Amino acid sequence: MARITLDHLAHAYGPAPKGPQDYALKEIDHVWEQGGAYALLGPSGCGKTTLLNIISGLVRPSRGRILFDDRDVTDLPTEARNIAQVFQFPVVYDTMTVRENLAFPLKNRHVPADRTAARAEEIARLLDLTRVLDRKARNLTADMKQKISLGRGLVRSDVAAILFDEPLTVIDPHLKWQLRSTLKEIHRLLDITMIYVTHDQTEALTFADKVVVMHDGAVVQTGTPEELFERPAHTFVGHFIGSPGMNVLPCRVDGATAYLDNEAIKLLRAYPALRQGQRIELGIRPEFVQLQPKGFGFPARVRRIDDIGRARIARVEMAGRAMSASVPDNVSVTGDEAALFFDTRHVHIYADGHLMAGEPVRRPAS
Ligand SMILES: Nc1ncnc2c1ncn2[C@@H]1O[C@H](COP(=O)(O)OP(=O)(O)OP(=O)(O)O)[C@@H](O)[C@H]1O
Repeated sequence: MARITLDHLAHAYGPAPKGPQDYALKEIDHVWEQGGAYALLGPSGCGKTTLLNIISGLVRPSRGRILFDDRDVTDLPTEARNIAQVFQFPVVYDTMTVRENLAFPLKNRHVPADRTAARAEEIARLLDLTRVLDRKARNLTADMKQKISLGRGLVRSDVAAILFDEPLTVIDPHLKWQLRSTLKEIHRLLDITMIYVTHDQTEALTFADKVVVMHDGAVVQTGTPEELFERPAHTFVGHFIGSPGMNVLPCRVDGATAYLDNEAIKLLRAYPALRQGQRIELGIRPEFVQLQPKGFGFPARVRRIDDIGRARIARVEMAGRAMSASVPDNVSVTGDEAALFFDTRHVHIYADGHLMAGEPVRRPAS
């Protein structure tokens, strides 16, 4: 078990990188705390696998160091790092029984037979594999085989960390939800650092206590699921997390007022640090923009209303900008003319994609 530190880490696959665009991984400083349940979340090609391979030792970073506790492991091969890995596709021995498969990583390390047997049975119980323990792996479904792979990853209690690379890809959709909660439960019981790579926000948010969001080779935010929802540090996080994602609207900001075209939105903070030439945007999640009948807020035109089960979401246009808003249960809108109410406590201002802190505004008491 270990705390894993990425110290000024960067990686380019090509031999002579000239600028940031040549790096698959731009400089990262990050600490994975011992015992944490982390998700590494981002779209295809953002650098997740590269980072995972650097942690496991399959790729040597072109810059920086990686430490397990205080030990520099940058030049150590995978075998010397004491890491367990679970991949997208099952890695099992078909000719062995499930019990033998689960016991294999321990037997290989000469763990005494009675402890090996007890641990294999414990892991089988956690993953609901007990009834197939004495069946050959070859006769089992892809779901079952992937559960065995998960079990083989989880069986050693002395690993520095377990790395999961999109481990539920082959799992049947209705089983995915169940396995995600099982993994979370197992994390609680085993107290091992787990890093779970995925491009699926639902998987990331249900598994992890902390989510590391990557975009274009860089970590753009590390936070709890609530933090990513409440205060996206980058417009990419706002877009990528949430369904639908955050509205990101080009705007102009003057003091503590944002202007969407001619509509003025009073903000709770002022932004004196914004500079000429920056791309200024207002971010607000659809959950915090309410559709109202015409006359009760900023004028808007309704394009469509979708019922997505837990809520109704309106696609609207306001001041020439397309956006999403939620439709409260008690509101019914006829025709396409309506209004929008912005909950200003949840409005964020971004400059060139990055969240701006702003300064509290002291308004005269009225
Ligand atoms: N062996 C390699 N040689 C050269 N470029 C590579 C290599 N592996 C990855 N890349 C490039 O590095 C970037 C990051 O890729 P990486 O596989 O780490 O992303 P990812 O987020 O894991 O994507 P995916 O979810 O599709 O696996 C991509 O532009 C990719 O083309």
